[in-house]
Amino acid sequence: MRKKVIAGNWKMNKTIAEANQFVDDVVNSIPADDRVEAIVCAPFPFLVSLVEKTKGTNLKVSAQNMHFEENGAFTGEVSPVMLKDLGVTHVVLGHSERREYFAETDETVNKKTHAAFAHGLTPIVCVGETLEQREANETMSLVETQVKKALEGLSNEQVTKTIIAYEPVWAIGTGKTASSEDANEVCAHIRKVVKSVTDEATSEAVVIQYGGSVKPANVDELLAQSDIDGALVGGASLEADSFLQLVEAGAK
Ligand SMILES: O=C[C@H](O)COP(=O)(O)O
Repeated sequence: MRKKVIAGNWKMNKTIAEANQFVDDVVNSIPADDRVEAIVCAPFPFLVSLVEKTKGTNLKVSAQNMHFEENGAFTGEVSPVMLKDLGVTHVVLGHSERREYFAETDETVNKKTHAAFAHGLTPIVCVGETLEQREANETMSLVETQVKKALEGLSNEQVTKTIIAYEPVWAIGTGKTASSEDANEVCAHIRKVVKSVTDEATSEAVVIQYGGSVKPANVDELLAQSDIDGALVGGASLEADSFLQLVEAGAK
């Protein structure tokens, strides 16, 4: 049985005091349970502090982006070497907000995915369609292209360790959630795509999250689906209580 991975993506929110307080509030309540993994995806300025605070606990710390190069003249960017050096374990790649506002492409997502593995970071690779693409019946072909390109050139072992987050863009921060059946259908399709580029064992092992207006009220139904192995959560991950409820749902 695949573990459930609950990742709270704070996006560009909180101050350092609020970030520290959040971790203080949740860290001792994250269960040591093989069925669930809990991650906070925090802005860069908080990472040092959060890694320090979560040492020896069951809460992991993720970045929300990185460059694919190890170092160089890339003003304003953060490298995988820097993240690894800090003790960060995960990195979100290809979030739709980065694709839309910061020119992230399938090609850069692929380069970043390789860079993550080269430096011992676990990538959380985001894919998903816009409303226009869904209405044009392009969801399946779009996520297929995004997944295939993101995973291009990875070994099966690396694909097994990759976390894929299916996030329909129209459901992000809008309060609109894909129905659990629709979300599951796309996640099952993603698993088939993974199988087509790897093998059965890899596709059965890979963790596929759903993201888009996940909250305590709908998480149980989503996680009960056959191919949804966790959630990438924005708004509902900002409050400690709500985040803990989501993690608890993952351990059911
Ligand atoms: O990374 C998280 C997703 O973009 C979902 O955000 P949301 O839960 O606020 O809809």
